[in-house]
Amino acid sequence: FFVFFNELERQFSPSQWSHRMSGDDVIKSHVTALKEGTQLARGLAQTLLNVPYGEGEGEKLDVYVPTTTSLDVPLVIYLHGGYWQFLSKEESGFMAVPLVHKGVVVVAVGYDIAGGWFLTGNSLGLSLCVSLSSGLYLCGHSAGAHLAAMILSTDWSQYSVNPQIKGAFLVSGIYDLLPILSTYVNEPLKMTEEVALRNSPSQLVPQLKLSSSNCDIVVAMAQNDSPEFRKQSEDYYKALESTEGLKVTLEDVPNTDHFNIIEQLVDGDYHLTQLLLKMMGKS
Ligand SMILES: N[C@@H](CC(=O)c1ccccc1NC=O)C(=O)O
Repeated sequence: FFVFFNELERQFSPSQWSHRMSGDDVIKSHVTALKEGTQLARGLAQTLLNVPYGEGEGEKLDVYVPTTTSLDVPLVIYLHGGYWQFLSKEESGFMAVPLVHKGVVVVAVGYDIAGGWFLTGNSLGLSLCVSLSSGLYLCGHSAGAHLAAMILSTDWSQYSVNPQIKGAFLVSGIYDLLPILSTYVNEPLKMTEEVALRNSPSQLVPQLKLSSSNCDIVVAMAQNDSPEFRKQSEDYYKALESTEGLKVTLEDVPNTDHFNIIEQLVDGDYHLTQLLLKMMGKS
């Protein structure tokens, strides 16, 4: 089938910007790579699959536990991408492959399309279940980076918890939802302008400063992300950077597109894997 996109819609169609393959092929290959990586991780780690954390059918976690024993066990929560509509935790365990070897626990979060909006509230249970780890880290890709940024921007006092997130990897994320309102992305979401504003991390930087003042934040974007996606990362980075007390870095990852920038976390030698391990003191 054939769909006409205007320029703004093209900017928000990551598959149209890959230099490696056609749009359809890059998405197929993305799903395959993530699924294979997740299967590999399930063979390597001890797993706790389908742990419920909320009321919704899709609100379940997969936990990848290292087989090594150590007192220093950081925990990474991974939030998958796919415009809050596609992908699931069944494709989200791949990054555990190199991390479990280094004694890191990985939690892949499943979420419902509508549930995504309430994830910050529900991650209350999540933060309680990880309170025994030596440090909590977030990693999100695309729409998942948006969710991770929202978690960093949450006023936790309302939930009587203090998750103390030590670091966050925000990979090819969306931080300002206003421009997607008029695009195909919003067709299933049906966000109003009010909802888009309330859920835009770009509007919540003062709250992030209050809630996540000691957090190490890496804003990563792909060399071949669309100009609009790259601008979203650059603008969010600049907004965070001008905030005193935060440790924020912008990573422009060479030779990557919107998809392989995250797929390659299955590889221990990949630049972003190394950075994440370093952030956790595990390199
Ligand atoms: N229409 C979007 C679709 C998309 O972003 C996507 C589709 C399936 C699985 C993942 C996706 N995006 C990011 O993870 C695109 O053009 O790439």
